[in-house]
Amino acid sequence: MAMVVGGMGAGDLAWWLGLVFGAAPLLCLAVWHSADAYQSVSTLVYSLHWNYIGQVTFANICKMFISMEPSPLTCQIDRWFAGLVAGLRAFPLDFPGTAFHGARKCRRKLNAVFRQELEARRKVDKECDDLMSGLMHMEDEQGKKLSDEEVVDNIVSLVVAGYESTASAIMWATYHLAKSPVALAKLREENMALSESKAGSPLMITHDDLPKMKYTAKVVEETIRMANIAPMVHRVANKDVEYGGYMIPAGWSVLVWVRSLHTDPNFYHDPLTFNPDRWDEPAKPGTYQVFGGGYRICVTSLAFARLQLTIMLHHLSIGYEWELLNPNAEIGYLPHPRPMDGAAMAFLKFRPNA
Ligand code: HEM
Repeated sequence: MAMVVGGMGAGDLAWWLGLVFGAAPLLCLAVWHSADAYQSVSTLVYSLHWNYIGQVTFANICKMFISMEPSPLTCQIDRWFAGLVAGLRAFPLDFPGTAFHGARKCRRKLNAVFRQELEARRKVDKECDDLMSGLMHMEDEQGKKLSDEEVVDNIVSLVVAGYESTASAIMWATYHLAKSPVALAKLREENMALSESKAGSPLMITHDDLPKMKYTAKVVEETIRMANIAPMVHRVANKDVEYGGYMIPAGWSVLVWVRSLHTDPNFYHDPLTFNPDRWDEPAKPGTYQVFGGGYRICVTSLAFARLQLTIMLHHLSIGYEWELLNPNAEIGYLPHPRPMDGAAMAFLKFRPNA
């Protein structure tokens, strides 16, 4: 693992949450590079794409966060997370049969299963190279540790925030590339050249390779811009604010609709066209808010999400062809943008060791 992440520094990450996300890319590289992760990718033939990408992403998250291998229990945990997410934006009616009630039930089950794992580890003094152990051991400047409840709460929150967003980004990248053969050819050319230049371990990309992956970085950025995985962010006005001739009174909730920024022709030429080369120029200040902004900006905005997408694109582009089975499938926009057919695709592996 040290070889894979050589050259990375976590010193710029300030406090305990920073510590976790300093470690996350390292765990991420190790997990996405594991043999069985690619075994999983290689079986992506005539499958329902969204479901499968979701499964692979969830399996990796289970390993990174709680060192759990895929099992009937992780499948059950996945279903509880699905129940929790389904109730997140539901009307808060708490009686049997409602999404909100179901979400609360799932949340209690998730709390119980993670709590059990935490207590089991403590009993035998078990050390793991994962998020749960990191959270159990980290201390703030006063030497104070997180309570068990806080450890579990952080794990649940991070899975909710990181699971569907990552799966969705990977799905949109493959979706747009399937519709943009020129971009896919450039991506493949860059990654093939990189892979061939690495005698001995053609599967591994390292941190030192990232600066060479210039076109891949543009594909990642363009995917995240087009995908608008989080189309809006939530804020509360903490004082009266006048904006655009309107008064927003203190205490009001505000939805900042960031998708409209990313699809505004004043800021992005031909904004609905997937064009990685637009990133030859940086976005105008304030017009690119895919990870939110200010104090509540996405904790992984600088590395984790982009890194996962980069690794996935590397392996897919050097080893697979794919096509959309329903290129004109309708797109649904709530709660997150997604083709209504789950982005069904046919994958064909053309390189045995990719
Ligand atoms: C392409 C992938 C992702 C996108 C587009 C994305 C986007 C966002 C956005 C827009 C916010 C709200 C920020 C704001 O209110 O200003 C957010 C918050 C957050 N994200 Fe992400 N995210 C992604 C991946 C992840 C991953 C992989 C994780 C964790 C493993 C994660 C963890 C979080 C957390 C914990 C917050 C809450 C931060 C806070 O409220 O202080 N995100 N994300």
